[in-house]
Amino acid sequence: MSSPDIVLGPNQYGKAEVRVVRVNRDTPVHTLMDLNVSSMLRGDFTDCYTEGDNTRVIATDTQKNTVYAFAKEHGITTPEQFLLLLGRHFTEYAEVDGGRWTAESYPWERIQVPSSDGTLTEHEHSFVKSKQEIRTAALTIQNGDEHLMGGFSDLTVLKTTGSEFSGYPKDRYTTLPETRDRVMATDITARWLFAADVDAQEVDFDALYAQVKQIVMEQFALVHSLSLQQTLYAAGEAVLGAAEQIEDIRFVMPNNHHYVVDLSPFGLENPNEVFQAGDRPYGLMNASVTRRAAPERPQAWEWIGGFA
Ligand SMILES: O=c1[nH]c(=O)c2[nH]c(=O)[nH]c2[nH]1
Repeated sequence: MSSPDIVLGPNQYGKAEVRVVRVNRDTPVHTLMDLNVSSMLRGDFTDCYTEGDNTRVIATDTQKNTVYAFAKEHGITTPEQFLLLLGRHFTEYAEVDGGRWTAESYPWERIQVPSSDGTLTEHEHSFVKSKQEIRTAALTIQNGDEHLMGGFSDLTVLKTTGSEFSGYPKDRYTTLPETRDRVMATDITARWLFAADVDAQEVDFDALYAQVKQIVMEQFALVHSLSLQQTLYAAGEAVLGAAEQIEDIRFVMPNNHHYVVDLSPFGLENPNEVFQAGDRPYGLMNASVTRRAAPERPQAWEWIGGFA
């Protein structure tokens, strides 16, 4: 029996984590795109939930098949472009008002092999997975508006000096000693939102991706850090300063603590040379760095896990 006091809240449904590998073999030098794509549809699917009526439900299996068919028909140039193809396709259905399409892109590099003169060259069709970070993209379509994001997750960085933490309030539970020199390490996850008026045909998403990643790493290295929060902000500010297409960049940065091991029981000094790499707990910074004039676009960020 359904109760008149209970209603269906916000909902979306689709196929999660469609693993698609697209090989381009048009020339002997093959290229490879390796994606994990999720497609989530939004619209009035109330009757499906409350009545078991599937007449409006685009099967998740169909969504999965569409990913594979589009990979063949259109190829995969960039994760962002591929999501735009999918999102625009699914929102053509009368039943679909909008949705969220996301992709992780796993980087592969060419294996280096000796050429006839002994120097190393890139092999035409053999690859090694490069594990530095995972590139991400997300597209949300709602009320006819497109919200497109680039990003990456788990870019692990560490600096052995040039980081301090002091000046914080002390209460009776504070035991952390102030430090002028510490190891700082984090796994950077970032997502950046393209301005609504950006023409996706005009953006070189690969070049922009490389630029953002480089800027974030550079800031981590070059800023003398008074806190991980300050480093985060500096990275965001530098990205917005360099890439006018981006209006908001958000970060998730755990503070991967490195504890100086007390070697005094062994009669040894330890001037920041031997550390215990902490696991849990860890500090965690979530922040958005945005242009003051940027419009509020909460739809872009809703249900994107971990981002403030
Ligand atoms: O960079 C830091 N920010 C903090 O907020 C914090 N808190 C803490 O205990 N260590 C650190 N480090």
